[in-house]
Amino acid sequence: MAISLRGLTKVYGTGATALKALDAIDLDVPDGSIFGIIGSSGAGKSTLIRCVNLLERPTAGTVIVGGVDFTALAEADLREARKKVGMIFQSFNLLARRTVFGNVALPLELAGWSKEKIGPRVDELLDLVGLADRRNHYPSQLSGGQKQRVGIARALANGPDVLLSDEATSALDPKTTQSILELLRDINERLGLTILLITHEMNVIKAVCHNVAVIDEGRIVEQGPVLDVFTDPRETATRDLLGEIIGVDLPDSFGGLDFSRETIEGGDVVVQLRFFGNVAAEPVMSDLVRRFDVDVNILTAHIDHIRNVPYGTLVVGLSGDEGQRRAALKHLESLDLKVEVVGHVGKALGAAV
Ligand SMILES: Nc1ncnc2c1ncn2[C@@H]1O[C@H](COP(=O)(O)OP(=O)(O)OP(=O)(O)O)[C@@H](O)[C@H]1O
Repeated sequence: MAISLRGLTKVYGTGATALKALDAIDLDVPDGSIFGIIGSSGAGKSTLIRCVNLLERPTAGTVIVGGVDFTALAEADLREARKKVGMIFQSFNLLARRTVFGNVALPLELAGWSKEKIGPRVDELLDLVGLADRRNHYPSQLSGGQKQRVGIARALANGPDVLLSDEATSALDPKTTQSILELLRDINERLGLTILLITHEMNVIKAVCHNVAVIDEGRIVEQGPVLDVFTDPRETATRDLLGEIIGVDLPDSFGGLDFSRETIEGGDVVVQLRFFGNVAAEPVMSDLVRRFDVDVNILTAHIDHIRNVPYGTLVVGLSGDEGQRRAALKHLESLDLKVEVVGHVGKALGAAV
């Protein structure tokens, strides 16, 4: 199910103390996608996701899920419509006095399922999340990752088309986070579920999301496919969130270099290369040396993955005859790489950085 938000606005409080947590948000989450919203603390992420299932009433704007305008529904219809939208939470929100089975069974009991039907359905869900052997345990006997698996099974009980994830992995260690993210990916692929998640961790977005939106002070400042936004961020808020992890910015050690826009006789041209997928940097570099008789000095190299697609950044200094440097650059630009000339330096680079 697709989700469309139009002009979504939320103001907390009134008068002098009023705080606009969301400011006219427009967002389209495609059916069957995993869509991540990332932002720093206080940016409005929780408010946004809670407005999607109307746990929080928006002050203005519409929330359309699977073609139905949730904001226009009467309370009884909204209760019914919400069955199509499951939710998982950072703090799991499990009932301590109920077993794993009892927690997953709860939404089915509330929906009026018979005991005979609840048993097999819960077992099917526990199988799906890999918890069949913990059926009769209580939450206090589970690890964080297992608790979140119970949360996911419970959220899926009514067969929703949309899953909302409110910082679902923020309380987990990195390894457990990865296993929960793999489960979300698996659910997305196997059940065709649309997943909207909020997080402040860009590793979460990188691991599972197709699309990302960056929220800052209640506004969406940038959005698009993760590969595009993370490898070519336009906004300061995005760059701040990404930092050095993705290798977008040049290392601090470059700050001391005196870059010139003009070529310098006998100097180096410093070039930043970004490559995706299977374009491997190494053969490109050796090819360059062989064909153009330039020296290639690798200054920084960084490889990362976005949904298993390798993405690399390489900063190199090319030295040699000016004509050869220019030919080498032209060759690089003809390849399936993003090439950006950082500048020209006159002194030997190896000694400078
Ligand atoms: N119930 C509330 N009443 C008043 N102000 C609120 C309420 N909930 C959130 N806010 C304010 O709205 C703004 C956005 O909060 P929100 O919790 O949505 O941000 P967030 O991005 O999820 O932050 P965090 O990552 O720290 O949880 C903040 O300034 C917050 O103080």
